[in-house]
Amino acid sequence: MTKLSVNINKFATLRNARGGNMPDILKVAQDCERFGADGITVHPRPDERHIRYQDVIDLKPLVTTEFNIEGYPSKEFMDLVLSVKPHQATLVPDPPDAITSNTGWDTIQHQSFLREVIGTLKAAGIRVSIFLNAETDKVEAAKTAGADRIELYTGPYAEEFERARTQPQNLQLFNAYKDTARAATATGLELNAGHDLNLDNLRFFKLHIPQLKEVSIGHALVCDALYYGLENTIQLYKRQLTEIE
Ligand SMILES: CC(=O)[C@@H](O)[C@H](O)COP(=O)(O)O
Ligand SMILES: NCC(=O)COP(=O)(O)O
Repeated sequence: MTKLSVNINKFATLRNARGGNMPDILKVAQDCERFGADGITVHPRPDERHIRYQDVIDLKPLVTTEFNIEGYPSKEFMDLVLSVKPHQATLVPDPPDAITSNTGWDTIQHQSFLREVIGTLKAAGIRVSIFLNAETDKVEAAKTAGADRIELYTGPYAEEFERARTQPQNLQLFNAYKDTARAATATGLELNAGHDLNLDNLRFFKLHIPQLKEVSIGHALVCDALYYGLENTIQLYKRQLTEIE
């Protein structure tokens, strides 16, 4: 089974626009779970423009499914994650001013840094996933750095899927995703995926990479919820994953 972890960042963007507590992020997370989400993902950024550090602390006792915290492993991020102890931390190489995540780790260049932060998180009993481009040559170094999983950065896949909409089977780039997924599995790494996944491109991805453990989806899912409602939307996404299992 591939889990659907709902990234609730964009609900916090809406809340922050007015400075009050609408929508209530804690209720949103609980409702996502009630509507079928298998996990809750948050990606606090240094400027706290959406999820705030305090939200992460407040969410911890309420999340009953899998709690996944994503972000760059700065000292502040590490302190937060180590105090909250989520089920999973996903490390992303975002600079502080990034608009959104736009690349995976160079696991070879940052090997010693990754080894240190992953070791610290794993010693605290937290599963560690690291954000990776579809590059087979980065997989072995992800494993030697100590990661349990990789999260395939699906932004380029989503772009190519959009371009090749009429003939998705011709997706050239997709071979790199399949190869990277295969290499990860052969190395003993489990597989997550995320970024710009949506109701159009999710099914094809899952169909060809069936060993996916989890997808984390936020931006498109929140946009779809404006039209279809949150409960329907979560069910629509889950159907993309389960109908082909
Ligand atoms: C790692 C990843 O792809 C997501 O966490 C994504 O970056 C969401 O972050 P934003 O909501 O800030 O775009
Ligand atoms: N890890 C990816 C994630 O949490 C959500 O990314 P997006 O769906 O907001 O692009």
